[in-house]
Amino acid sequence: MSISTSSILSMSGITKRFGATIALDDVAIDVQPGQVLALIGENGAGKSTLMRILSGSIKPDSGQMCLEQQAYEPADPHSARLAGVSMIYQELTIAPDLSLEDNLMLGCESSRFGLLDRKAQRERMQEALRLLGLDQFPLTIPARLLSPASQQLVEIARALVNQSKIVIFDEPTSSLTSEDVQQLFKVIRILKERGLGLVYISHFLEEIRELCDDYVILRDGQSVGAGKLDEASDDQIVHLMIGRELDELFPTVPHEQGELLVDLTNLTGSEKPVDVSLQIRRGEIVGLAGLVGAGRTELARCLYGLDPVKSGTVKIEEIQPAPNPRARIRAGMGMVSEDRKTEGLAQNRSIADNLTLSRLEDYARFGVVNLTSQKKSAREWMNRLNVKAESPEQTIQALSGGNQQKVAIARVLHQQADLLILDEPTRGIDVRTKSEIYRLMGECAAQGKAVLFISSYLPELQAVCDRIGVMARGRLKEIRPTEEWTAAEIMRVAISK
Ligand SMILES: Nc1ncnc2c1ncn2[C@@H]1O[C@H](COP(=O)(O)OP(=O)(O)OP(=O)(O)O)[C@@H](O)[C@H]1O
Repeated sequence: MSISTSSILSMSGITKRFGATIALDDVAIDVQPGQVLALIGENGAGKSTLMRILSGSIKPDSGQMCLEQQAYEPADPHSARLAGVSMIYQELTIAPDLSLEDNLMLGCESSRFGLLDRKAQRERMQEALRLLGLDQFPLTIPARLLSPASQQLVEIARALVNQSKIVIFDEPTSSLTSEDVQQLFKVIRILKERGLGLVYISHFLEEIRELCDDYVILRDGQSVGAGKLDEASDDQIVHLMIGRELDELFPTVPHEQGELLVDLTNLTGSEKPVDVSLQIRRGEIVGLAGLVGAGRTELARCLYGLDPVKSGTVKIEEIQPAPNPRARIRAGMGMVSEDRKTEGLAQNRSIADNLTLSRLEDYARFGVVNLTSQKKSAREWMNRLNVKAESPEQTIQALSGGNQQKVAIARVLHQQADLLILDEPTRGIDVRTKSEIYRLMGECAAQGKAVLFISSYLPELQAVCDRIGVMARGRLKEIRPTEEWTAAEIMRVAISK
């Protein structure tokens, strides 16, 4: 690859192995000032590994990096930041109890400001905050009082205070409302105008088209395509990503409604949900739309027995199971939680264990687990959901984010629950597997199971659900058959008082 002399960043010949896995094989990227480069690829393609190398978290086995034509070999993330490379992660890294000012200073070397007095330092912070529309907050405010979207902007402001040259965004919109996404895009355009080089990772092609100039596509650790976004169609990009055509993004599986399965009556949690009544039939996919904080996750948690219920009842097949996950699983519920890191998967156990834990008795005789059949079944599910891993014995923590999410979904499918509660199941998941998950949801409904599908991505709710309910301020405001909603009406109800 020829390296332009005007590049801010060039990475070439980057190779990285983890044991038998070749995560990156001779990859090159080049970023110009004022350019937003999209890094595209399926789960496990190597995007995060490349960015972890760039941001100093891990070292490549071979390859070169140059920042403004100087050799760049960061020893750790701190030295990467000092050299001018900042990374904005999916999960925020803000310190909640520190002030806005202290958070802005995190990661900056104090000596860098040694010659500046506190006043000049504050001026630089104020300028960054003004630029990003955060100047209404006092510098002393504890970060936890800011909304998640503002906290993310503080991370970006930190990159500005630190005079970064390269800012990497790794799926930055995954927990933002559509309004906050627009604000973030505005900020990204400001950084672009200031001549920074930006790398943007996302599984949403719409976002990539709105923001990015050029793309690089990784597949199985290799760079399989690069160019200008204006000159590539969605089909071409998807084809390069998955190595073949995608049959259909939203496959439909015919299904019919059956008996009443779940009956929630006036369900009220400690704060949210508030007075929610909802019936779900077998063979039905019910979607829940709403803004972040509307109470959808809390409703799912009360339903699954994770959070205490203040009043109201939950019945499944006319029985009221005890309010704990064990009893709810026994009664036929399964859940994929939004937060797979803290409560979803056992990070240091194998894929096979995680997948089969809730139905281990299927593999046990006289109390002994038959490991061969456990692994065989795990392997089948891994193939079905296209989980990229060396073997079923690999631990969860060695998987890419999207592949971890796939294991969480495979587990609940393997559990054969009657009611699947899926909270943002496709977040961070590539297009091919998204399509497979929609198909599996349809198949579950066709088998007489029911699905409660929480999502902030309206197109998938509208394509997959039989009915959509909209929550706002903890309440289920309205529920209708999907064809009776438009996206604009859903949004109108979602922001209603
Ligand atoms: N610490 C590790 N140990 C073992 N394998 C790893 C480790 N980190 C990453 N890998 C493997 O390297 C490959 C690339 O993973 P990477 O996280 O870069 O993918 P990605 O493109 O960012 O995926 P996603 O879209 O799911 O975030 C995967 O096969 C992953 O399992």
